Amino acid sequence: MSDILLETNGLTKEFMGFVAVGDVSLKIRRGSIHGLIGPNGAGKTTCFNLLTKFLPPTRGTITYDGRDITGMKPAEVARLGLVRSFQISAVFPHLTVLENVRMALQRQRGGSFDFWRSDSILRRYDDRARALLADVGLTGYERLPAGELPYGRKRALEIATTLAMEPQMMLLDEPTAGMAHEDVDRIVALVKRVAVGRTVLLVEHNLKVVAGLCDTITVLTRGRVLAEGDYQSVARNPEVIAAYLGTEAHTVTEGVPV
Ligand SMILES: Nc1ncnc2c1ncn2[C@@H]1O[C@H](COP(=O)(O)OP(=O)(O)OP(=O)(O)O)[C@@H](O)[C@H]1O
Repeated sequence: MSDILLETNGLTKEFMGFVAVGDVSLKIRRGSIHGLIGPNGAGKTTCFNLLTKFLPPTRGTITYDGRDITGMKPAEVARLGLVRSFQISAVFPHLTVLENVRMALQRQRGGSFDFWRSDSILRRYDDRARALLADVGLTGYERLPAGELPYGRKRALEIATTLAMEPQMMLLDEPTAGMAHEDVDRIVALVKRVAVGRTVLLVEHNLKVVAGLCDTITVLTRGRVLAEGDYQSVARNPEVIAAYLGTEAHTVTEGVPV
């Protein structure tokens, strides 16, 4: 079994000739937490959408667990265990927190739509749903309509519904975006917890969030890989500092130890 779970070779996405992602070759180790970071417009979201199969690449290949997935659809790669947060299970605001996770479990186990209405069948998933909610720190919120959850807790619920898919690898798109400071710390701790026994790729804007979380960080700028390594090495890389300073000075002063 290869040490590399997800690999891209020469991955490129052009929009009408504009290179949003150019010749990106990534190797993501099994069991690692890998961060994909970069300043505004670096190509992070485009790269994420290529990896999760929401966008077809212009050129290049993506290999997952030894299999070429370049031409596959999002649902196909999800079945292989490569799951994007919110890919399959959006949060339904009018359903309770528990019902949301139950539905995600029901879908994962291949339950037919006809059975969704049957309370007795859905209740079989209760124990597992409660365990997943405990994993993401949502015990006590089970009966609340998901729409009434505070923002940070909603992201935790989305992670619970993603876990219901039993992913081998999770792809998380800016899990802390728009959060208050205390929520950021909670989500960072949560990602660390759910990453045990899994592989995680995380797209992030801020170096500070990936600092204590990621084993390896790839820095993108203008669609290209600028640097790669652990936090200490990328944060001290003069080219990385210059790329961040060029766009957002506050990010670098928060994120880079000087
Ligand atoms: N559908 C599209 N059509 C044309 N250009 C696009 C499209 N999607 C992205 N781009 C361009 O590609 C570049 C990379 O965008 P992308 O959203 O991937 O960057 P990002 O690193 O995620 O930025 P941010 O941190 O601001 O979200 C940007 O210049 C963007 O304008």
